[in-house]
Amino acid sequence: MTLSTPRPLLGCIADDFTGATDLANMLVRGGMRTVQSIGIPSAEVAAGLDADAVVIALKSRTTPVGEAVAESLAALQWLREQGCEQIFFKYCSTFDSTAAGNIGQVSEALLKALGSDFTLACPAFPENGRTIFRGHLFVQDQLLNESGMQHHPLTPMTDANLLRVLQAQTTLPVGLLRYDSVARGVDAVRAKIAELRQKGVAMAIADALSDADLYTLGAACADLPLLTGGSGLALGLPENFRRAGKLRDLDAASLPPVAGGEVVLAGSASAATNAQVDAWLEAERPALRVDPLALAAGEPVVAQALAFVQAQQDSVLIYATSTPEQVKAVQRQLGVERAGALVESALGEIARGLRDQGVRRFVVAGGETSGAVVKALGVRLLQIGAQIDPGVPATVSSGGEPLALALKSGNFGGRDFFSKALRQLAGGQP
Ligand SMILES: Nc1ncnc2c1ncn2[C@@H]1O[C@H](COP(=O)(O)OP(=O)(O)OP(=O)(O)O)[C@@H](O)[C@H]1O
Ligand SMILES: O=C(O)[C@@H](O)C(=O)CO
Repeated sequence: MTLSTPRPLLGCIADDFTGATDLANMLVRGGMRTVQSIGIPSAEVAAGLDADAVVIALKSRTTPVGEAVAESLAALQWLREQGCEQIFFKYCSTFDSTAAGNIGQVSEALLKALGSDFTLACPAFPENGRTIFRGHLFVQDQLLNESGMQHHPLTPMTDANLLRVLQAQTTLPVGLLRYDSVARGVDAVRAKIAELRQKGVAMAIADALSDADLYTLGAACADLPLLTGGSGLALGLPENFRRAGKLRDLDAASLPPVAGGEVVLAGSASAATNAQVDAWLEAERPALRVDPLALAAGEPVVAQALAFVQAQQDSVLIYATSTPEQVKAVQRQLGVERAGALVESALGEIARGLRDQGVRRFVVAGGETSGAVVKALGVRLLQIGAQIDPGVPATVSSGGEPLALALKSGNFGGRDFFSKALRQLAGGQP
């Protein structure tokens, strides 16, 4: 069936940049043509939209609650004006939030604005090891609060009981959609939701151990105006629209080819990114380390990086990635914020300089880093393509000269991710 209207069906609000890309990847996998907008799209961008799903990437994970709520409500209004039938609020699969919020408050504000009395909260992402049982979040084999996330610099997660964490962030009653119901299928989930609603529960943490559970939840929630969670909860949503005859028959993942030079920029210091940098160095491919102390001393690090890339035959990795101990040592000297800002701004400037030198394909590691690079490149809208690794798709920018970008959350991607992503952005198979 071919439908002519490109009106978006699903409107999504993501609380960070690479989280938005992760969700968009899931929707494209399900056959929905998806674009990601950096902030609320301009009227010009809105006029040219051709998408089944729109993901608006905000930076509301760690901003003050009031700001996060206001930005999310503005995004909601824009999505409703485009005619979206269902809204998805995407947050991290490790439920990243500060002691103050913002997952609960934003969910509550969205529910009220939509005139709805119930939503699910489900950060499960089994493909990346995040599962929920009896309301407790596991990362691989560890409870959330023993997984390393208890040491996160901005959003330390010290409690794996999501009912407690969420209830501390909202005045609305929080309940549990237990695994017993999820395992019994769509009808059992619907019946349980009706029961929870009757008891006055407004947000239910949903247990989920596998993709099959997430498909069940997705199918059972086709009629809810708002869903909240990680990208996993979106697995089953495209099928709801397909079943209703609303999805167009097209290759949702097709992207235009992008010719030009290529580079990898890594500003994440996560364990996964450290392993990916090690793999690149072990393969003896050209790489240059950006030293935050050299940046602080005013050394011409950006110019050196641009000259280094120009002198190489092979593709280059520019990285600030260091071990947690090295990062802490730098942060002690410069302060956490200044160290991060120096590195982000340098990688952004390097990206812009490389674009002027003919680089058109960028692999970027780290959420904050991706935000800084995309901003420096002036990118406002991304068309989402095929998955490279779970949670990370290839993308191409819309408006202006097209750039191919792979934007990786710090913790995502296999050890060979950088080479794999470069191959896929160049039009090859991953
Ligand atoms: N060597 C370093 N010393 C100090 N700070 C660094 C260093 N390398 C990177 N940083 C900073 O650490 C932060 C890493 O955040 P970023 O969001 O990019 O990665 P991440 O936290 O691993 O990814 P995600 O948010 O997707 O999980 C950035 O602000 C970056 O500039
Ligand atoms: O859900 C996840 O884990 C990611 O999309 C993310 O949001 C990381 O910051």
